[in-house]
Amino acid sequence: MDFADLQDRLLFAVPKKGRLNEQCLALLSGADIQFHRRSRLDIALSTNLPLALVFLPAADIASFVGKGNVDIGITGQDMVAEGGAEVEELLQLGFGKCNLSVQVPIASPFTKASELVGKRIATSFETVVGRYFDALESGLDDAGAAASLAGPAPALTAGHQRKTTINVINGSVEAACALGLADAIVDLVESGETMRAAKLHAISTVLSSQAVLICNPKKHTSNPLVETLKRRIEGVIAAQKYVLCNYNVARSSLAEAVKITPGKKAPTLSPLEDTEWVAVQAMVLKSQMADMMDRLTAIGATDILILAIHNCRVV
Ligand SMILES: Nc1ncnc2c1ncn2[C@@H]1O[C@H](COP(=O)(O)OP(=O)(O)OP(=O)(O)O)[C@@H](O)[C@H]1O
Ligand SMILES: O=P(O)(O)OC[C@H]1O[C@H](OP(=O)(O)OP(=O)(O)O)[C@H](O)[C@@H]1O
Ligand SMILES: [Mg+2]
Repeated sequence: MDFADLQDRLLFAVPKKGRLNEQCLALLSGADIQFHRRSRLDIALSTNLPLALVFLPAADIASFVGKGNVDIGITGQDMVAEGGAEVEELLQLGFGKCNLSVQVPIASPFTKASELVGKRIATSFETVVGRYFDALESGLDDAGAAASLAGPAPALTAGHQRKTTINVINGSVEAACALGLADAIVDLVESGETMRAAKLHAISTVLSSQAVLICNPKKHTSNPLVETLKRRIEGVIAAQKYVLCNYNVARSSLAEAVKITPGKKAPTLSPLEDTEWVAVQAMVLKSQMADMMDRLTAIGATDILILAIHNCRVV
């Protein structure tokens, strides 16, 4: 493969390994983005769409998209914040959910991040944590410092010398306090297992993150394939979230049934041979499926069927 093969193709970056890789590949498959990746190659041409997949470390994707080296990509919101690149967030993908948290040894006296000003912090998130502690040093409380990260990086007050020491570590950050390298760490927490195993506890949340589809702002308007991909991926995500519910209910209970399964716009009703009864079909959230079936049963609905949705386009 050479440069000419990539001409006229949209470049789509996906994490080459790690936490987000598997779910990204499942999304690509669900969106019918077909490709053949040759062994050891980090670029794969799609065989059915004018795009090329570029497999990159999750940490590099936001800055590559921001600079325009690739056009769109999937990475974590934490990486977007850390990369500091100007990218457009097209879609939240609902996986890779975690918090970037300030953690201290369970036995330590600290209860708020603001008490750590002037202390030593270990993290892999140099930029975000630097901005967070600058905000704390400017007098904001923990929540205010976290909220300040949502906006653009403020110009530092002239002469501001950060009092807090930020030690940048690229892995096993959770060991830093036990090793005497830091008074606190700022690292990702999902289940909390890593934190608890290291005898740490979280005292503040710097930011919450999930995987996102991001785009170079110029490419969104200039290439219609971006919008197509966004819709396809949106459809795959919605299909994972919803199921299709079918049941029969007496017409006398229909109003109650419709309250239980209102559907996206409205449920579809089909007449039955027995005119006292009607068949109902509606999309429902998978997470509410069991409760909804209990409630339908309680009002006398019968033949309740739940069907998986493989793909969909809904608004
Ligand atoms: N425990 C977790 N639970 C959920 N999402 C996570 C978790 N850890 C990381 N992530 C998300 O996945 C992204 C990539 O993390 P990942 O661990 O794959 O990369 P990395 O730490 O840079 O590399 P590696 O762990 O392979 O050295 C993170 O930026 C974050 O958005
Ligand atoms: O709350 P938990 O469910 O335990 O998840 C949090 C851990 O997950 C990530 O580590 P990862 O496994 O990616 O290893 P890494 O430290 O090498 O990045 C993160 O850096 C935390 O250490
Ligand atoms: Mg990791």
